[in-house]
Amino acid sequence: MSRLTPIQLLDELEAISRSPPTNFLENVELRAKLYIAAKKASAALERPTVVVVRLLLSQPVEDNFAPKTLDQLLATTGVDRDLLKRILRALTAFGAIKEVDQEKFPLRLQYQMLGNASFGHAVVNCIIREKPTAGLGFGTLMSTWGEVHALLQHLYPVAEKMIDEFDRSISTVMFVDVGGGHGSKAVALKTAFSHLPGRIIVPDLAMSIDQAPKAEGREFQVHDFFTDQPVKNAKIYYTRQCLHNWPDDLSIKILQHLAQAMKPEYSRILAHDQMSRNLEPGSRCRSKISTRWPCVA
Ligand SMILES: C[S@@+](CC[C@H](N)C(=O)[O-])C[C@H]1O[C@@H](n2cnc3c(N)ncnc32)[C@H](O)[C@@H]1O
Repeated sequence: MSRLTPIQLLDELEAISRSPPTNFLENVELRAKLYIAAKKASAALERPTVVVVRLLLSQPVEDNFAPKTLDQLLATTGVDRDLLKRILRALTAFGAIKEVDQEKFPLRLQYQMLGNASFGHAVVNCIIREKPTAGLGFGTLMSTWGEVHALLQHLYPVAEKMIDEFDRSISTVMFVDVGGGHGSKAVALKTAFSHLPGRIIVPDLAMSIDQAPKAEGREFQVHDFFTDQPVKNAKIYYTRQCLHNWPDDLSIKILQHLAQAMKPEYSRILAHDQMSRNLEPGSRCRSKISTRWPCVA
């Protein structure tokens, strides 16, 4: 154990991270040893909940936590063998999987919760419903995180399928962004297509809407997506990053409420989410555990 007190140790570490001493940086061996020690200390100190948040933001990729062989992972991911090997080595160093043993790659215990299909359900329930104060920054987090991922307009022919087909005599509503958080995706859509006709509605729980920054271009609606969707006959019902948070039976309920609000032959549901690799757009819903992102079906 260090002769420094924890406070002194903390001060030292903060000083190093602000400005690593030149003699550390120039001594290649010392630098590597310090780096590895810091990584090990970080892994030893990391709380399981922090592991959860870090991994949640980097997308779950596995559908159960039994050790997989390289060939099984190759079949699931379809990527180049050498590339996959390199990624697995990196994941080993990152601490997500144990030492490679005869080409088997078991997830570490702290990561195995990600193999549970109801994991996202539990996390979101915890954040949004049971610990509302813990969820205060969630909408902001989602808005910020979303910035690095493809938006609907990068994946869907908005001009042909939304603008050209919009019929104001059926409904004045173009776009319902179900569970849309702070509405940042709806605003981005309107910014990309300023001539997008019709109203944009963003239903979400009150807790999320109450914190949303005010901006032109969308109307908020306090609504629980497990209840009837009151906005009928809209052109598009869009759910982004919502369905994967719920087990299949609850996801189906969300979709059923949307289906009941739709105008046949006119409205569409666009589910923009993580999908199982063997689920093709347009096919029936199966597991929602991610092997690729994003996908619009
Ligand atoms: C992962 S976030 C996705 C937010 C947004 N669609 C996006 O992609 O940035 C899930 C959203 O679902 C909302 N949500 C959770 N339970 C809900 C419910 N029962 N009814 C409506 N919205 C809900 C949350 O408040 C949150 O905004």
